[in-house]
Amino acid sequence: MNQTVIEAKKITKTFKEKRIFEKLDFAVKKGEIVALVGENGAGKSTLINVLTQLIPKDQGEIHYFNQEKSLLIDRERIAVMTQETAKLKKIRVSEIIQLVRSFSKHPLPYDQLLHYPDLKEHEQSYMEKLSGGQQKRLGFALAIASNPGVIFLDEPTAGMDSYSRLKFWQTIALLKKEGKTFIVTSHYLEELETVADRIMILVKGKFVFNGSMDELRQNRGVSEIQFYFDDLKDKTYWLSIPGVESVTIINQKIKLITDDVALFLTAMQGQFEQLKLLTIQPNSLESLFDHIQEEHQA
Ligand SMILES: Nc1ncnc2c1ncn2[C@@H]1O[C@H](COP(=O)(O)OP(=O)(O)OP(=O)(O)O)[C@@H](O)[C@H]1O
Repeated sequence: MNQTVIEAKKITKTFKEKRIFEKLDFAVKKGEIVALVGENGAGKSTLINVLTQLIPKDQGEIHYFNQEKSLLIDRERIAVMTQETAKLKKIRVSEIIQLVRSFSKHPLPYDQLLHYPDLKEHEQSYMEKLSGGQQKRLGFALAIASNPGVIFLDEPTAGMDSYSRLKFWQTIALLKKEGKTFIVTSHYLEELETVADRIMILVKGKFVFNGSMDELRQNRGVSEIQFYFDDLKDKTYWLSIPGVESVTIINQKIKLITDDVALFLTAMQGQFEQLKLLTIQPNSLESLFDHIQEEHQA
């Protein structure tokens, strides 16, 4: 678990005049699942493309597997599942999997590649006839065909139904146990929260957070309290309660992030009859992310 598989030092990328990210430093260790989180256009895909050398960086260094120099990456050891999968005509699922396997020296067994993404029943289907979610699953099979150690997944579950997404993440957890490393982007933050060892949040070209979900909670508020309140009060009122870090109000529904639930309950004494549908739960990545985004809008 301690071997560094990727180390990025001060990497910068610009498209024409537009700076996408600047001087990013981070390392990824073997067996980690690292979630790359950011709003639309934050630069997640660009970062994956730079890390996998699909596009050049402007500045900085990227080292793979502790190699001293930045070399061309070994595509058998480092694979990427991009957002789009090419839809080839008149080629069956079985044929494309065999074809992609044939490019590798030590590919994963054919049956495993059908089994992991649950494609057995589509084995003889033409690629062009697959649904969007099935295409994604095939894209995953093709990405891991060479049996790579490091796998980049760019929104792998977009368009999949919820049961397919569940099975997908179960497969990722299984492959992690075998020592594979994943760097993954997704807008389904509740999924990343469950599966990721570490979360890196990209805002305006910089990482504003790089750590575990527990560290993020400690850093930004441990609990999320949601309720309706009869006597609608403004944000300033809720923020004045000790421990409250942020407030979101949508219609009559109030959501607070706090690092001390007891202080909130104390502040509510004498007003309990006004509190409706109260829920208290560990803070979610989604609400922490919204909070961080709001902070950086100003
Ligand atoms: N080839 C390109 N030429 C010019 N600008 C580009 C190019 N590719 C991406 N961009 C711009 O770079 C920015 C980051 O895009 P990127 O696709 O990396 O974001 P993202 O975080 O992956 O977004 P999303 O969550 O919507 O997929 C965007 O403003 C985009 O328009």
